[in-house]
Amino acid sequence: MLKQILNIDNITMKFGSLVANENVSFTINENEIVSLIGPNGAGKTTLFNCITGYYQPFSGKVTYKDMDITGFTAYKICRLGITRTFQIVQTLKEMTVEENIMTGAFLNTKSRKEAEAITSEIMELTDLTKKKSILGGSLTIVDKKRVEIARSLATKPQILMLDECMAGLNQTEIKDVMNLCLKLKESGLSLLIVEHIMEAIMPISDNIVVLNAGKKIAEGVPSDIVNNDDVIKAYLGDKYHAKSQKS
Ligand SMILES: Nc1ncnc2c1ncn2[C@@H]1O[C@H](COP(=O)(O)OP(=O)(O)OP(=O)(O)O)[C@@H](O)[C@H]1O
Repeated sequence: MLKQILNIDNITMKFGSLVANENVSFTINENEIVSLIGPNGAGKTTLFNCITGYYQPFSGKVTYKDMDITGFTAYKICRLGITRTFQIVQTLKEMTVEENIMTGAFLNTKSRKEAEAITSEIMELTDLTKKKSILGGSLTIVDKKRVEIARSLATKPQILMLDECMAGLNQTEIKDVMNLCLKLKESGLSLLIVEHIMEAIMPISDNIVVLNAGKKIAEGVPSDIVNNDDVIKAYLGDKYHAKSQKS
């Protein structure tokens, strides 16, 4: 049976007179991959910021495991088990890959030994073990993204939120991230993913929420979303729709 882990209830966020999110509601269940899609400026990152405590929403409620976490600080939300990555990756340049990831592990332990053990497990999972001694500042953009995901995972989240982590990656690298997402889901995590690469999102998502101009215009399983006229008109266009019909 599906068990709800995060509930977004009527979130509205305004910047002056601009309404970036308008009464957006949806639910994420345990062990589920939910994707948030929509055109540029639809309000996806703003919603991420409202959920993770970077913004205090104008109105609405965020409930995590039956706890109202609306307006909690970002570090408190992270400590409770919701971690995110950012569109613009920020690696600690003077630290090695291992040390970068370890900063995440120290959220839940003061013991260096324990943090090292968590880090080593996460480096294996994210294929970074061979690069553990490289400095953050010397990494390629792809590896910086990988480190950012790994650092988030080292905090041992229950919900991982990925903000456009596949942008700029080649086909093989995208496939790697897709497989990682599925592996994380298998291990019990829930994921909320913002992404523009539909070929990556559609095969791995259990549920898709579509935003346009701040409002939710559709929600459903991928096969319904690709055939939804409003979504085709606002975002997908006929090109992706035609492709999905063929396969
Ligand atoms: N801090 C801010 N101050 C003022 N306006 C903002 C701020 N952050 C976002 N906005 C505006 O809110 C709207 C939603 O932006 P947001 O970044 O959430 O969209 P998005 O769906 O994530 O877009 P993209 O796909 O390009 O990342 C846009 O019109 C944007 O200009």
